[in-house]
Amino acid sequence: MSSAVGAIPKTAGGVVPELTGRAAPEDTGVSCDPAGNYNTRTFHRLQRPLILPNLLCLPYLLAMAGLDSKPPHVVLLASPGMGHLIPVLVLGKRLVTLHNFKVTIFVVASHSSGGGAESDVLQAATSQNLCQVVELPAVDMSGVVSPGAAVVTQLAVMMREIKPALRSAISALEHPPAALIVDLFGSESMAVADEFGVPKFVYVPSNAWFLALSVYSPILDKVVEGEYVNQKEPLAIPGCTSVRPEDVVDPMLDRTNQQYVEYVRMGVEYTRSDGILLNTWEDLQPTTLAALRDEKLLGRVVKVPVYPIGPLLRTTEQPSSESLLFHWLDSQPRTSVIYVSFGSGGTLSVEQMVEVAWGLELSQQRFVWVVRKPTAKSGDGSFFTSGNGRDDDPLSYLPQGFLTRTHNLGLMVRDWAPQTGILSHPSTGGFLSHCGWNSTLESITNGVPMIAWPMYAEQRLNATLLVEELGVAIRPRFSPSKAVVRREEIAEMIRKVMVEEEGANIRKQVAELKCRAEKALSEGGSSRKALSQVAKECELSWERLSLKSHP
Ligand SMILES: O=c1ccn([C@@H]2O[C@H](COP(=O)(O)OP(=O)(O)O[C@H]3O[C@H](CO)[C@@H](O)[C@H](O)[C@H]3O)[C@@H](O)[C@H]2O)c(=O)[nH]1
Repeated sequence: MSSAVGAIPKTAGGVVPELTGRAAPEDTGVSCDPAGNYNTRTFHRLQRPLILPNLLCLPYLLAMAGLDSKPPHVVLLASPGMGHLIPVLVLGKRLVTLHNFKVTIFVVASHSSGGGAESDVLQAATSQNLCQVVELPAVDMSGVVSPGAAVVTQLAVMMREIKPALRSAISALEHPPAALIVDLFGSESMAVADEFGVPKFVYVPSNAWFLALSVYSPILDKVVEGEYVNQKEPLAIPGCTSVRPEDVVDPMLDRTNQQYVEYVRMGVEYTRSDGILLNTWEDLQPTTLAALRDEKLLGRVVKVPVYPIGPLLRTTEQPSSESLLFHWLDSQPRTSVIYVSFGSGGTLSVEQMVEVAWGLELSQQRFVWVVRKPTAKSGDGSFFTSGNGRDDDPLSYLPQGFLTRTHNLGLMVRDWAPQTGILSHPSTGGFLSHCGWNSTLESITNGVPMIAWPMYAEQRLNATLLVEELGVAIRPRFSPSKAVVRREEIAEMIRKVMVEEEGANIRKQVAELKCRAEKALSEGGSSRKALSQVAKECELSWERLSLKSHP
């Protein structure tokens, strides 16, 4: 081990220099021409909204001509945030590579998570030359939502305000869409698909239990009195595991908050789509998926097909040959490193950051830790806002002497790490994760057991699923979003998941799920079939459009 760490410059004190203090890459967007013509297979940023066309206008009718000789054109819409952007880009790529579709992805980017990571992800998607990626113009939110509004409110309002620009951009496309696929925050934009007379799908890049709670929330809203978190009994959802009051998703924490109203609205809208795509697979959540389809259970609410198409994940980043991080990982024993990261936006409180540092040190396990400047708790209870740290350098919040003492034990990466590369590395043997669904799937598909550290959004639900149903994770006694987890417990969990006999079942179970995930995605697998069914709907719609153009 020491020989490997010798490769890391001493001055870095276990901090990976090439990955620290990154600057956002320059804006790579290219504007469209005044006629709204896009240079296909290029990532564009629309500089201004296009003019809303009459759907019967000449260019639109001309665009309809000769459709039968072209592949179906599917339009996707991604809301801000890496957790939404990445799954939509991956879905678009899959529709191109497996079904030969033409795909246009409209992106509402935030450019806030992970420094320049969002731009990097967009640029990577563009350079693959598979989908046309178009960034919609930023919306002026100043008059419509207060800056302190909860995350879900901000996302919901932003996606509502973007609707006219989406409509204009679709109208200006060279070929009309065969179908519109929006992500979980874009459901209001499905009305645009109705205007174009094409089917609309919602892609919920999360799991079936989250969807069950979301579509059932309008019913819970009618039958449950008082706050959900104050209920004495778990919330019953037909055919599904009940949801403990403390596990409800963030927007359900306060029924007087606008984000609750938006969440319930979205739950209704999902059921008015022509189908719901999920980033899960049949035999990961068979009971919940059956309930969503059973007319005597949740199916009576959902009514539309549910397509588990996952796990859909982006391809692993290839490390550069100079990467010190990967050189270091290369020299560690198999499955000996725990990776610690809280997704694209999660941060710890100052106190919690100190406890995590001590926990890692006490565990005496090797680690890679993505460190961010700690934050104070935000208004809606999540750790998601930028705080008033005493210093911009996250490392300055670590316990005195930590970097020196752990110099031979682990690496710190500031703000953002090549996560898929780390999780797929043979030296990685555990993941302390915030349980964002993409991170969860990345862990499972690499056979890496987890310590569940839920923070916000639907992560408490995910953590319960991982620990109690899937058996691939352990979690602290008290939720990290409620109480500070102490160093002794952290060290104990790390040792358990990494090395101790007690964790053997978890390691075995995650290896089993990894195989099942691969099977679902393979030729003839359940997820491949589900995506083919969606593709079939798009093809039928394309045929209808072609018939209209040649009556
Ligand atoms: O240093 C980092 C941190 C994150 N990632 C990637 O960023 C994505 C993060 O996605 P996810 O794990 O889902 O977390 P969030 O960004 O927090 O995702 C939001 O969206 C998800 C999907 O709806 C929800 O499950 C989460 O709760 C919600 O917070 C993953 O692909 C990670 O590999 C990196 O590559 N490097």
